[in-house]
Amino acid sequence: MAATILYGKEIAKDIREQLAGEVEELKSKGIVPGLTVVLVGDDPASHSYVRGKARGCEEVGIRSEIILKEASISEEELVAIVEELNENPNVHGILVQLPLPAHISEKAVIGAIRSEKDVDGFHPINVGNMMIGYDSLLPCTAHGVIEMIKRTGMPMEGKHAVVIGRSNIVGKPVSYLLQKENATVTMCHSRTVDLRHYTRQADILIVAAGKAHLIGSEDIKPGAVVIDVGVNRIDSGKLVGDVRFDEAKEVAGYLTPVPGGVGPMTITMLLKNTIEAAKNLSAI
Ligand SMILES: Nc1nc(=O)c2c([nH]1)NC[C@@H]1CN(c3ccc(C(=O)N[C@@H](CCC(=O)O)C(=O)O)cc3)C=[N+]21
Repeated sequence: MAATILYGKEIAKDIREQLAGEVEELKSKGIVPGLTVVLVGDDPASHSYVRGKARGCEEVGIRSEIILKEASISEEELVAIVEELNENPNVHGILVQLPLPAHISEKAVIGAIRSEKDVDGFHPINVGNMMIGYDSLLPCTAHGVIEMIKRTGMPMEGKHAVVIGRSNIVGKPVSYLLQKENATVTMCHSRTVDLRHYTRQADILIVAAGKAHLIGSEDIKPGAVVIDVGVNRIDSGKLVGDVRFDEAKEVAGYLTPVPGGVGPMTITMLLKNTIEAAKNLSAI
């Protein structure tokens, strides 16, 4: 049986239509949700992602602004930009695109963002609130992954979810959100011995290792929900995931493609967070 393909792009379109309605409503109350993205350096992939974010904003009616800075900017200057945005009442969301140049501390910059405007959900206050299970701005990719699993209609409760990758932006947050949905969660990573031993037990497999073609049909439990978070640009210039799609689709029950899977959901959750931040900051 071939897998049902979860087209994030289509799910995202659905959600974005709903978000556009919410923006309309806010505008009628005189609130125009605004996102500012700060992009340091000239990495082409980062520029491409940031363009995607700006397009998403335009689609739902969010005002967006991109601040471009050279890679030579100092940490102090970057923190000063963030602090200015913290005070700007027209800016509800602040996103500093990662990675930052090596001489700038991510901790210092992310920590400088006012937590109510941290639409990435990367500020320690938001991470802590999420971990406890309190309301918080959720990390966009992890939230997008959960929304995609919900769309399968399969309850997560009691299911064995295996997460490959322990990053702060995907692996760790997705493990908390899966636990919140009452899944049993196993974490695997680059030092895991006999990865396949774990992945073959997974009812839900989240692959966020950043290694092209890591997972194939032999690694997947028949019928599993397989979410591919990988974004790898291979030599041909093609974008591929961490899962060998053509193989996996013969075994999995549900499978996300790359591109057109998790990526568009990530941006959609960013738009959702920006609207939420605008509401919270305006006390609506
Ligand atoms: N502070 C911060 N927040 C982020 O959320 C963040 C970041 N830094 N740094 C880089 C990663 C990566 N990321 C992606 C978002 C969307 C797509 C996406 O929409 N991809 C399209 C294809 C895009 C293409 O073709 O290049 C897709 O999968 O269909 C990809 C990657 C957000 N990130």
